[in-house]
Amino acid sequence: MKTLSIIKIGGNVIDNSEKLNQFLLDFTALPGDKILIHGGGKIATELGVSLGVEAKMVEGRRITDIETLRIVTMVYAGLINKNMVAQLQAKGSNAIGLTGADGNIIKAVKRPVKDIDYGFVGDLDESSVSSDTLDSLLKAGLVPVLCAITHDGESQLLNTNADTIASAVAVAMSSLYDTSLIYCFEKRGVMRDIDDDQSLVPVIRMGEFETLKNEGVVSGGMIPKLHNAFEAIKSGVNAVYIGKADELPQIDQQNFGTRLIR
Ligand SMILES: Nc1ncnc2c1ncn2[C@@H]1O[C@H](COP(=O)(O)OP(=O)(O)O)[C@@H](O)[C@H]1O
Ligand SMILES: CC(=O)N[C@@H](CCC(=O)OP(=O)(O)O)C(=O)O
Repeated sequence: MKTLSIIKIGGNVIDNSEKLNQFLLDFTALPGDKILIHGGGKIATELGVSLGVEAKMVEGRRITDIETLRIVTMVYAGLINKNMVAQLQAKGSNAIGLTGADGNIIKAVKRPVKDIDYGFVGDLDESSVSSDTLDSLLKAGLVPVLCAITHDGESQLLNTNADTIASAVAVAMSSLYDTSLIYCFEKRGVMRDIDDDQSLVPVIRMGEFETLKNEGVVSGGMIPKLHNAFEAIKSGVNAVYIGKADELPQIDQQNFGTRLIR
């Protein structure tokens, strides 16, 4: 089986042009087939503020009313995705930037209203990702760059968390490729003490996740990130890592951030 790396880059790195440039150089240098998935939540929040639309987040998910959907579509599918593709092209990577609506790559279902109405937020299931279409792009020598915008197949765009997209894409591709999922963000990995750079937790087993949550070691955006990461492992993805974007070249020696195992 050929190898495939699915790399997700978080909003705090995208927001810093020097760090983003270095990350895209390192991404381009990685051997084998690759798919890049990006967020950009921080930039969407900032643009929203300047337009008078305050961000509302619940458990790491953005409440996406119609105004917010317009903003996130402009920011994720337009500004960030197209700039990233242009930068990758300049570095010799034949990138193609896509939403989930393009080629029907990711079809989502609008999250049902229960206690909270999340608005135009899309949830994914095991049939959401069109692995055959992604495979054709890879076989054509292209590097897919996917943003956090999906669709419902009935003309409605939806906002889907980029960590969730990365996990679902990795699961779907794992039947075709020997797939690794690598979450890159601004910290060295999962830290025992978020203020101590030397406190990296090198390995987390699935059963330890609850304990880390209960101890308060992981909080905020790290909880859904770990949940998505373990979902990928449960569903056949070979290797899952969470680490610092600057340290991506170390993935070659499997010496990168926190490794998650069953
Ligand atoms: N133990 C931990 N180790 C590292 N980060 C943590 C931890 N607990 C909480 N976090 C928070 O999780 C955040 C990462 O989640 P998120 O903002 O969703 O990531 P991304 O930038 O990839 O979108 C970090 O910026 C950090 O503030
Ligand atoms: C539904 C939902 O929450 N979508 C996310 C999508 C962007 C994202 O995931 O960005 P980061 O990876 O930079 O956090 C949001 O709008 O914030």
